[in-house]
Amino acid sequence: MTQNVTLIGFGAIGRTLLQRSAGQPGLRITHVVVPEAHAAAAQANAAALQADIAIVSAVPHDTDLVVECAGHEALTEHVVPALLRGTECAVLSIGALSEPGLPEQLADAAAQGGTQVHLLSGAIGGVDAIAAARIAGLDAVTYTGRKPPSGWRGTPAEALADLGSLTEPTVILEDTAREAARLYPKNANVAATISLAGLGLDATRVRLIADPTVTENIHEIEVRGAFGEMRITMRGKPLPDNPKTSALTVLSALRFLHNRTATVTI
Ligand SMILES: NC(=O)C1=CN([C@@H]2O[C@H](COP(=O)(O)OP(=O)(O)OC[C@H]3O[C@@H](n4cnc5c(N)ncnc54)[C@H](OP(=O)(O)O)[C@@H]3O)[C@@H](O)[C@H]2O)C=CC1
Ligand SMILES: O=C([O-])CC(=O)C(=O)O
Repeated sequence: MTQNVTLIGFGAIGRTLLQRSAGQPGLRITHVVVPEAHAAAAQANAAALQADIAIVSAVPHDTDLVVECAGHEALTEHVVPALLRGTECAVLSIGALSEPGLPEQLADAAAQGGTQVHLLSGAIGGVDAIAAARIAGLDAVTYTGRKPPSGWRGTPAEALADLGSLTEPTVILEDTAREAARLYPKNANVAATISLAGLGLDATRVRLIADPTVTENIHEIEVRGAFGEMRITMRGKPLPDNPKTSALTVLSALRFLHNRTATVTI
């Protein structure tokens, strides 16, 4: 039976996900949740993509699965109520879990609804290895996020550096994953993901760098523990519509959707 999927958010990720999931067997994106003020623009975008979807302001009660790709606020506004009703949800705005109490609220809502909330791996790889390694104990997890100056526009980095005239890599934050996710909600979701898989938001060290010498979003992860050591560098190409967001983020959601109906999952 075909599963009906609702997207929350119709920005760079939502639009690309809608396009790339077309024709996927067993699944159909039927609804997209946008703020009321965006409804007309979203209708126009859907028409331009020739997509047969309904633009709505809340998750419909009869949807089978929700994929959030909107922003931190969407978790309290839409994901928690959907979970409470028993609708399974997958989330990309994982930095939202840096808000004290929200992880517990999500877990309680999923338990009450008898369902699950999935934290997607998004722009990075290695989340599976970190979460597995944690079982035997971790000693240190560090994350460095490096993006071109355009990826830091509209963030507190603008008050720290003249992004338009940077000539060398400039550290804009050196702190915990919790602080990174709070200050950079559109740039530090992977910092939150790594920390939630590993040592937690307060014990994971994060460095964020505006780097005029790079064109990709570069994520470096280092993990040490009883299992051994792990080092990963991701050089993610940004989505054309949003330099903050790596294209792999969309692919991680597609993988999740594919695994929902595949007979062999990987
Ligand atoms: N886990 C990961 O690796 C990554 C996670 N992300 C997360 O995904 C989010 C979306 O990324 P992207 O598509 O590139 O961003 P965009 O800014 O291109 O699109 C997000 C869209 O969602 C809208 N929106 C904001 N709040 C809500 C809400 N409560 N309900 C419905 N729609 C809402 C935004 O509206 P408006 O413009 O008015 O705010 C915007 O149109 C990011 O904000 C980030 O939280 C992104 C990259 C990587
Ligand atoms: O897409 C990326 O490269 C990472 C990102 O924005 C985030 O962590 O929020």
